[in-house]
Amino acid sequence: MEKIIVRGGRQLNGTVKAEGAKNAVLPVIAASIIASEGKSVLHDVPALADVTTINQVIKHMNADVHVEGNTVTVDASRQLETEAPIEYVRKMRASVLVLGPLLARYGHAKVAMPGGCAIGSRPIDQHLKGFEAMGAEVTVGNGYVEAEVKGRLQGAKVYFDVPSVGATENVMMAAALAEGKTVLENCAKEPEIVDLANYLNKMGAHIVGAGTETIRIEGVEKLTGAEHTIIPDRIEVGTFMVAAAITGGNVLVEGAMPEHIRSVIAKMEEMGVTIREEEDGVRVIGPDRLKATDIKTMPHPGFPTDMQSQMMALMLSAQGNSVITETVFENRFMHVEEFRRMNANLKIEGRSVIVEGPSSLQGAEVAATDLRAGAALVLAGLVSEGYTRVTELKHLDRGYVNFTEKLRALGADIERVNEVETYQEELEPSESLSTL
Ligand SMILES: CC(=O)N[C@H]1[C@@H](OP(=O)(O)OP(=O)(O)OC[C@H]2O[C@@H](n3ccc(=O)[nH]c3=O)[C@H](O)[C@@H]2O)O[C@H](CO)[C@@H](O)[C@@H]1O
Ligand SMILES: C=C(OP(=O)(O)O)C(=O)O
Repeated sequence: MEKIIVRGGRQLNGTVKAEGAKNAVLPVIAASIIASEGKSVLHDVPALADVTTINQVIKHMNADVHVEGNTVTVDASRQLETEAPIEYVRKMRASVLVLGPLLARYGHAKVAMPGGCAIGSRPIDQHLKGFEAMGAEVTVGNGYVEAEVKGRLQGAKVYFDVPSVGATENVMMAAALAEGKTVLENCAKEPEIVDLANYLNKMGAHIVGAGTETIRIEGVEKLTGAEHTIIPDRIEVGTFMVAAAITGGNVLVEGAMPEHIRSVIAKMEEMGVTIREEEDGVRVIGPDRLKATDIKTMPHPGFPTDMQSQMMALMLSAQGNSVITETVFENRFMHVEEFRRMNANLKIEGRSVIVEGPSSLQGAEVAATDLRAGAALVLAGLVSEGYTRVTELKHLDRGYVNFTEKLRALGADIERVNEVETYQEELEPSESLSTL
């Protein structure tokens, strides 16, 4: 079984470079199939498992995809299939983002219905509500969602009940090729939505207002491939910021865009971390003693849920009690049980966790319950006594490129190994591993 083994006690120093953002590149690659002419050339594409999955999805549909280093070229000008089967959607929920582009271009799309996952039930009703408002007929059955429209989608006014990132992206892509004007209200405002709108506009779309709660789209008849560079990954950036802060180190996260992570910067500063915005990134200098603070996850520009578990690791090293309230996903505290195995003092109270700091963390065998939890357990391992072994790395690989190597280059005592199970482990599987 593959594991990351980390031994605590090293301070991290040096420079680490941010990759392109997972949550920007997935919708951009999904959007690339909307182009009926020309190629898209995408730069700074991170070599993630999720990128391989979305590439497989569009290849399965007959798009031509070439990967060379961090550049991906997509030619979707051939006739495409309009179905994405369960094997891809099961691996990665973001596969549903092909619905909007296919429906707009072909008037038909069929995608396996994504189920819930480790962090919550994650419905797609707001995506479907948007397509229906534009004239599509949507049916859900036999594990699939199918959307169809006779002729073109029609521009419409859509009010999202919740500011969903995926729904805003899916409906915005569909509206780009609809007939007439679409106004989307109560949109999500994440930087990745702005990146997607910029790419679509380069393809010939007319979208204004992305990054605010109202997006206006004037539909066009055709979109063509375009060249685009993916924005840096603000969650990977935040993860390395915590790595520097938790070890009392001094790390420059190169390529970080501070305007994308204001809430993370503000909270870390409250905890006593020094953060300097430099020309080529963000420098993080950890204090001798971290102070406790409280966070509440919210849609952007609020504190990102994707940084919640990493902040929990940081708070475990702070002086005093901190409170984390999760408002975005109803079940994103699976990592609490794993942290407890490392001697962390954590109490769940409804949608909040009380983090009692400082906990004297001890190395243990723990399992990544989702991709951010995997990173957070490694972060806790950086300051734990002895060895921490993190398993279930398939989650981590969805969202982090060379995580172990990058931490080691900063001075961490860490390696990734394929460890043969011992007889003892086979006889007595740990509680967390046996329940996965
Ligand atoms: C690939 C990608 O970009 N993933 C990100 C995206 O996921 P994703 O786009 O799936 O997340 P959403 O913004 O849609 O979800 C936010 C909330 O809205 C709810 N909801 C969503 C859609 C819907 O139709 N109905 C509904 O009720 C969800 O259950 C959740 O409670 O945003 C999340 C919230 O910032 C991040 O954690 C994910 O990393
Ligand atoms: C929850 C996440 O991603 P996804 O929506 O792709 O599962 C994440 O990136 O933390």
